Amino acid sequence: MPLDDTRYLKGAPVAARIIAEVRAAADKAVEEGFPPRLVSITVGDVAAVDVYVRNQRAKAGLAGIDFEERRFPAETTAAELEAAIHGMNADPRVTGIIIQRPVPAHIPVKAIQAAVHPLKDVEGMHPASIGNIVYNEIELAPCTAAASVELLKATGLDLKGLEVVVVGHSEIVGKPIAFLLMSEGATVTVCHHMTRSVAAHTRRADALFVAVGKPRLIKGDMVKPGAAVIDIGINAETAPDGSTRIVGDVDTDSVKDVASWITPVPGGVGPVTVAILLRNTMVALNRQRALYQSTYATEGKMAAE
Ligand SMILES: NC(=O)C1=CN([C@@H]2O[C@H](COP(=O)(O)OP(=O)(O)OC[C@H]3O[C@@H](n4cnc5c(N)ncnc54)[C@H](OP(=O)(O)O)[C@@H]3O)[C@@H](O)[C@H]2O)C=CC1
Ligand SMILES: Nc1nc(=O)c2c([nH]1)NC[C@@H]1CN(c3ccc(C(=O)N[C@@H](CCC(=O)O)C(=O)O)cc3)C=[N+]21
Repeated sequence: MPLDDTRYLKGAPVAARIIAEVRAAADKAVEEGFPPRLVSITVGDVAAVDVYVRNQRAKAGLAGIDFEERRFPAETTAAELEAAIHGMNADPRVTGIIIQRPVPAHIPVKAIQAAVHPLKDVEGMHPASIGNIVYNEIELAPCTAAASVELLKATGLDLKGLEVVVVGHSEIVGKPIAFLLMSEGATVTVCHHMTRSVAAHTRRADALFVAVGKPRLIKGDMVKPGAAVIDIGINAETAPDGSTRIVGDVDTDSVKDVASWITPVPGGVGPVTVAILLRNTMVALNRQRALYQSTYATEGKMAAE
């Protein structure tokens, strides 16, 4: 189908709406003396991360959020990285910290993620943040998962009681998507590499989320007619002529004739992921301000003590 077909559920308008909301909130926070600042940590040289960081910088600029990139050499030790993160935790000028994945194999990414103070965890990957979404507190969730759910909401479908299937159950994407959808009242089935028949599940789905990392895994005959398909995959594919392009986990050519909505790759989940990161930065800022308020703005009480 041509790219202007309304069945394409594009990320740009959803991202633009979120960024405009962030801009208004950020401008107000600056006026009130609390400028939001996002720090990106990259370890080593990873081409896959570059696109993401470039987009973060550009969109942070549009949203009125300061963006600082900290690049560490590939040989940095986990202890050095933790020390740097502790410094940022203690620095009141830093609102949020994002650790770009992947990091070199000698760095335990879970421990590094947990070193970020929960109030500065704009990625929603700290165990405390993951715990919040299990408790139905979904204001700040892992960016890609939250972006995928925003795109489903953009279809106008009612999530309550909706039959949803999620293929892939990683901590960063599949699992948080399932928790967010459960919070919204959907009936959720999660498939993974041990699922006996992925197709038997996907064919029942009114909404299908795919986050596996396998190009064209989901074909048209695996999709229920009229379904909404959210393709989270980002895979680099090399053509016989040597050129590379980005494809998702869904075989768009065959699925487009069956589904009522499908997110393109690129141009679908990716741009919304960046917008959610910026929205999370404002949520983090507001939480930090509330803590500051309750700690210092208790004049009467302090005087009485
Ligand atoms: N747009 C964005 O912002 C982002 C996009 N991505 C993209 O999303 C995709 C997934 O990323 P991520 O979740 O980090 O990947 P992981 O490799 O961490 O997880 C892949 C998941 O897919 C499951 N799986 C593997 N093979 C199959 C199969 N044949 N059938 C069903 N399930 C299978 C795995 O199950 P098991 O563990 O049981 O093996 C695992 O749960 C990638 O293409 C990645 O590039 C990722 C992050 C952000
Ligand atoms: N801690 C961490 N969290 C992540 O969520 C994470 C990460 N590390 N490392 C890398 C992957 C990849 N990822 C992308 C997000 C958006 C685009 C994006 O904006 N893509 C656009 C632009 C494409 C382009 O400009 O070529 C699109 O899909 O249309 C890309 C890639 C997040 N990831």
